[in-house]
Amino acid sequence: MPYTEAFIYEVFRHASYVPFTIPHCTTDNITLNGYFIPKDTCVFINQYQVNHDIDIWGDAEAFRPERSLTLSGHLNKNLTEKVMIFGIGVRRCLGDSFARLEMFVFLTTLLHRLHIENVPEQRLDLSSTFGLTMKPKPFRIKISTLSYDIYNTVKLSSLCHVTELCQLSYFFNITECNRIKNC
Ligand code: HEM
Repeated sequence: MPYTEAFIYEVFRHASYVPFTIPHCTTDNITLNGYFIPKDTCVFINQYQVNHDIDIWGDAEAFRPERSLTLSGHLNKNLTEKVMIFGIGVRRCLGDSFARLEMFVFLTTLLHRLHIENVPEQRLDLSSTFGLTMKPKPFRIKISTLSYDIYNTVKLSSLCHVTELCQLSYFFNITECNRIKNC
């Protein structure tokens, strides 16, 4: 579970798929960190830069979820709170918690049921196509369903979690969840 959370944080950070916040406008003259910003100036945050600041992340270009785990395997919240993808301040994203929950449920539901792998001889490229949102370059993957035996093992080892997923999966209309509705 901490690794899954660390993985999602690393996706937020590395992909920075919302590279800039929505443009806002200053309502007064203000001085910020020694910089004077006049009233009526358009301002927004370069989230991509925050998430790739080598002073914070070191090897910022590497996709390494482990960076957000402590030696004992817990989430290093002092570090993950520095990942910026939902903006900051009073105009921060209203759907922050909902989006995080949705991503967690979506990802774990897929991983519970599917085996996902690279296709032979394809070199994966983590660089993005720039735009209002950052998009992945085209790629192919091979997806197969987990065998029923493996699936049962997963189910037994995480009953509580599966139950939560089951309830939430109805919300997201994942009909495959019918098979686990008695959990
Ligand atoms: C991973 C998914 C999402 C990301 C990365 C994201 C990111 C952002 C960002 C960067 C902003 C601009 C913040 C700023 O200007 O400082 C924003 C604003 C906003 N987001 Fe999201 N968002 C996501 C999902 C959602 C969802 C699911 C909802 C609604 C259920 C939502 C509702 C809003 C609203 C209403 C605003 C405007 C807030 C305001 O101007 O006061 N977002 N979002």
